[in-house]
Amino acid sequence: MTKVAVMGGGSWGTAFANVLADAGQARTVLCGRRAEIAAAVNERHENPDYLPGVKLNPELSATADPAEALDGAEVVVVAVPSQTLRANLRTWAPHIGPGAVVVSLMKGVELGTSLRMSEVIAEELALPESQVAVVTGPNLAREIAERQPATAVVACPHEPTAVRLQHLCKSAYFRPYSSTDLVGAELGGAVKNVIALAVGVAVGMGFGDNAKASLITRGLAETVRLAVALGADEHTLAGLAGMGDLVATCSSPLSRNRTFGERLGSGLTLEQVVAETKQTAEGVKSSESILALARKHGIDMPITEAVVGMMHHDLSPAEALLAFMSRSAKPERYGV
Ligand SMILES: NC(=O)C1=CN([C@@H]2O[C@H](COP(=O)(O)OP(=O)(O)OC[C@H]3O[C@@H](n4cnc5c(N)ncnc54)[C@H](OP(=O)(O)O)[C@@H]3O)[C@@H](O)[C@H]2O)C=CC1
Ligand SMILES: O=C(CO)COP(=O)(O)O
Repeated sequence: MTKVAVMGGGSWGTAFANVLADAGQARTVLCGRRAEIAAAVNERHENPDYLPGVKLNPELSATADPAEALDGAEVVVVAVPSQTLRANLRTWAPHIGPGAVVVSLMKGVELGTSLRMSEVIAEELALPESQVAVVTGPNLAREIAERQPATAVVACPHEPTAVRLQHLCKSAYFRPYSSTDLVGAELGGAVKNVIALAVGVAVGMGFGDNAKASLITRGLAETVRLAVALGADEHTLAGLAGMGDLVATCSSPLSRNRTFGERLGSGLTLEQVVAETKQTAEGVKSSESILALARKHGIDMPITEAVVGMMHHDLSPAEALLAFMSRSAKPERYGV
């Protein structure tokens, strides 16, 4: 049986490891940083810190030792905060087998380099494109851990790899579609976190569904502009990795990014919101690397720009709203 190591024992690493265990096509080992989480998964089939009350598949085992998790793993799934990926890969690299396929569950862009997670993986581990893939889509971890139905996209430029991974994670409640558009799949996932921050701010300011729908739709338009400029197929962004994830994240009180924005919009200071946020809200940091990428390619991303202003340059939600609403009148365009 294929061995899969899932590196990162937070909400999504745990929930996705449980999907793999429920799918029953692989022997799955979850690797968290803390021994007490691994012990709780092994002994009580629970991750009390991230998914309290959820019963995990008893076949799912866990360890806090990366060497043990990675030993013999043919597939390595990674779910750590994006900005920590490179440092983690450097410590894990000696234990990752040369033929292993490495799969990113992460939805961020690296600060400083503006590289997507699959690019960081390929660079650090010197892997060919057939061995690097992503799983993305409307996948709020808590719902999937509760075995509520969901769909996803498994993307790899080498289609047989995408299809192989698709079969490993397909279960009664999790339906993955395959794709060869890695760029579109990854950028859809990363940019939607930035748009969810903006939607959260609007909700926190007391605005209703018109404002939300406007941000989601114009957010998708700027995502498409960036993704297409970087080589994505614009249809990918109309699918689960783009519109699907954007709608789920921007609508859900479970989203950490939306919640972060909502707290800021309701009048808390950035410092207060950061102090209250225990889990990873990727859009806060990735907004900067996404804007850098957009500027490098001459792409206009006004919502992302407003989010960067609020997250990093003391722009108030009221000022961000004014800047957005007073932009010059334009014809509506979706994409390029
Ligand atoms: N949660 C969700 O619904 C979804 C999340 N994602 C993406 O998955 C990725 C992981 O997010 P998620 O699981 O939600 O995050 P969480 O905040 O729930 O968990 C983060 C995990 O990473 C660990 N961690 C934190 N810092 C480091 C570090 N420096 N080195 C190694 N491990 C570290 C934490 O360990 P410890 O507990 O010891 O701090 C914890 O296990 C993100 O990119 C996110 O965008 C994608 C789809 C859905
Ligand atoms: O990516 C997600 C859903 O697909 C989770 O969103 P948050 O990281 O905002 O919680």
